[in-house]
Amino acid sequence: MRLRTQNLTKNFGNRCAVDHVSLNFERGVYGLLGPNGAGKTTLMRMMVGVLPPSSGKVTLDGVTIGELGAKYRDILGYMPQEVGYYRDFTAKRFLQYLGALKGLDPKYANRRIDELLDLVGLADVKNKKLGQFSGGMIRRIGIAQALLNDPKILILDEPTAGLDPNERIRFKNILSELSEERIVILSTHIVSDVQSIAGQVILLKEGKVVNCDTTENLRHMVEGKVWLATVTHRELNELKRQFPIGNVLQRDDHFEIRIVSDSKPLQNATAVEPSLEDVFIYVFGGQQE
Ligand SMILES: Nc1ncnc2c1ncn2[C@@H]1O[C@H](COP(=O)(O)OP(=O)(O)OP(=O)(O)O)[C@@H](O)[C@H]1O
Repeated sequence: MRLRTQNLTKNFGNRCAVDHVSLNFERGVYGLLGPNGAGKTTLMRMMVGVLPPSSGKVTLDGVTIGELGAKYRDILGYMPQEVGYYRDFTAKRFLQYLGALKGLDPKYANRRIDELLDLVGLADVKNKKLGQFSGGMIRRIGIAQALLNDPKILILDEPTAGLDPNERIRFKNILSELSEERIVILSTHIVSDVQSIAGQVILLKEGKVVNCDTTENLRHMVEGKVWLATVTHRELNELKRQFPIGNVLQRDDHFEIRIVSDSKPLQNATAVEPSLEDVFIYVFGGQQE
């Protein structure tokens, strides 16, 4: 199974949100990483077929998703950034409703819903109304609904937004279990979300793909460019104007900082092993969340 985007482009008026994006997806987890406004949601919406491209195409094994129509939707699971839900529905009823909309056989759907509620840790609250759920629980319902039809292609837009640390770990484990036989694509602007789960990371900046590779290979991009230094408050302010700065740790009257720079930024700076976060800072600049 090979999902491809070929020169996929979306313009909103004279703004180009996605700019000639060509990517290949085969089995595994892909992290779509970029700051707010990079074009992640727009790219995903075109890939699931809810937003028509301005130009370019999305194909599955050589056939456009438009031509595939229902055949594509049958093997697709999608979690949008905002999960629309009905406050008065219970978790189970909501999933039954979506299962019916997807045309699933009710017997199969009920069995699947119980499995999924278990998988996302909501089995105990399946008869509670969604209006009483926390943001993280709603995200988990969003993940469950995307999995209802046991999709071969799973596209998740910011799935970890609003999850607490325990929920994040649970979510990462769910994805690792799921990814063996599927294409899983998830977007995020948080490096740590993709670091441990995505086999491949796509860096998206201003609608363009900057790079797509394993985290290991991406780290080579900044080899010899990451520095640790101890500075005063005044030096820190000066450096911030010149370089993208990563972690800043305050130690009594000085600061330990991480700088990404092509050349040695300070006399006392020492080169250190790069992380994916350094790549993010190098490519996108500034500090991330
Ligand atoms: N319907 C629309 N009409 C006009 N401009 C849009 C529309 N949707 C997105 N854009 C613009 O396209 C660009 C990319 O937006 P998009 O939502 O795809 O980015 P993103 O990477 O998903 O960011 P975020 O994480 O904030 O959702 C932004 O400048 C956005 O303002």
